[in-house]
Parts: sequence; C-alpha cells; structure tokens
Amino acid sequence: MMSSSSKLKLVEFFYDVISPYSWLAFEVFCRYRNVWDINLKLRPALLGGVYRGSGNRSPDDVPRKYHYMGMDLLRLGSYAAVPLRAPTQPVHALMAKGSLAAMRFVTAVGEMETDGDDKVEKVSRELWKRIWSKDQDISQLASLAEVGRQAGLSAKKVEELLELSQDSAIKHKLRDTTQEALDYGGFGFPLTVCHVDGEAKIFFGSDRFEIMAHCLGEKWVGPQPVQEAIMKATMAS
Ligand SMILES: N[C@@H](CCC(=O)N[C@@H](CS)C(=O)NCC(=O)O)C(=O)O
Repeated sequence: MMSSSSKLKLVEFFYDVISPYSWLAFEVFCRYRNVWDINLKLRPALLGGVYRGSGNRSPDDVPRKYHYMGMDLLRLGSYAAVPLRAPTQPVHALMAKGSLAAMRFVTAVGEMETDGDDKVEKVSRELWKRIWSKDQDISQLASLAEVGRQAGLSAKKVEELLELSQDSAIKHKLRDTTQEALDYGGFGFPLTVCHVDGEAKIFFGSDRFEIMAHCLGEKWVGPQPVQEAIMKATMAS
C-alpha cells in the first residue's frame, strides 16, 4: 500500500443519484478504494445536463430498453449486493421530480465539509437508498435534511448546507462539474476517468471494471473484493 494519495492513480467518478447504474459502480469503487492503489475522487454532477449537452436521450424514450433495464437492475443489485428496487412511480420520481436539489445538496457537502469526500460518500449513499431502494422522495428540503442527519451531520450543519445548496456558487459548481463530464466525452452515467501515465481513459457504465482493472494494472475479483479475499483464505486454510 502506498503512503501518499498523490502517488496513487487518480480515478474520477462522475455520477448522479438519479442513476441506478451509478449506485452499483459507486459501491464497487468504495469497496475497491481500499484494495486498489487508487485515489478515488467523487464528482457529483447532473445526468440531465449530460443528456442535454451530448444530445443523448433518456433510456425511458425507448420502451424496450426501459423494460430491459428494470430486469437488469434487479439482477445486478443481487450480484453486487446493492439493495436496488425501482420506484413504484418511476416517471414521477425520476422525470418529474428529478435530482437537481439533491445534487446541489451533495455539491454543497463536497464544498463545505473539511472531510468532504467522506461526507459526500455518505450523503450520496443515503440519497440512493431513498430513491432506489425505499421508494422515498429526494426532492423536498425535508427529505434532504433527513438524508444529512442519516449521514451523520448535525441539524445545524444540515441547515447551513441546505441554504448553501441554493447559492449561485453551488449551482455554478454543479454546472461546471457536469460540463467537465461532457468535456471528457460523457453521454451518460456513471462516467469514470482513470488517469494512467498522463492519459485520461474514459469508461461508461458499471460493467467496465474488468477492463478498468486491466488499464490500471490492478486485479478485478468481482464486485465484493473483501468477501472474495475471505473466501480464498478460508479455502486455503
Ligand atoms: N451498461 C451500462 C448501462 C449504464 C446506463 O444505462 N446508464 C444510464 C443512466 S442510469 C445512462 O446514462 N444511459 C445512457 C445511454 O445508455 O446512452 C451499465 O451496466 O452500467
């Protein structure tokens, strides 16, 4: 294990909590950040902005694709041990309500908190749990306040963050990060950028880990690396 994070390979992970495939990749990365020599940088952004900026269409524009995704996500959730469950009113939850307020909140957390990445991780996970597991709202201030508290933030801090999340500096920051994803060639999420030997290698989706590992010079042992290591040790003893 290397001592300084500056020596580790930088991996930027662009995501939006509206994206269930991003949740899968996020959990897998959070497990591998202690296994691979990488410096994982979470980059909260807006999927809607990436669709617009790249001229892409939302998957629900193609009914068969949408239907397939529903089945695929259940399988993947079970494979990766991520408790994915589609909202009962997907059009309302995903399209009408969206994730703008939520992603501004995550952006504010990243900007304001000194241990930004740790809190961004916790807040993002709580948001995903609400929308993609418990069928709960993530658009109302009261919902975001609950998310903040679940992530371990004090009531006072949550109040400050909610206020900050409506500030124009945070709106710009979220827009800039989304633009960075577009500048890397993004058209959907998750988008991962692995910086290897001065080159930015771009990956779309939660199903590219094997290839990513190859590019990073690391080993892919499935979505639950620690479990895998325990199993191997048990077999060997
Ligand atoms: N094959 C990818 C699919 C990822 C995916 O469908 N992401 C959605 C957002 S949840 C997206 O951005 N789709 C854009 C597209 O498919 O062009 C995976 O397994 O992760």
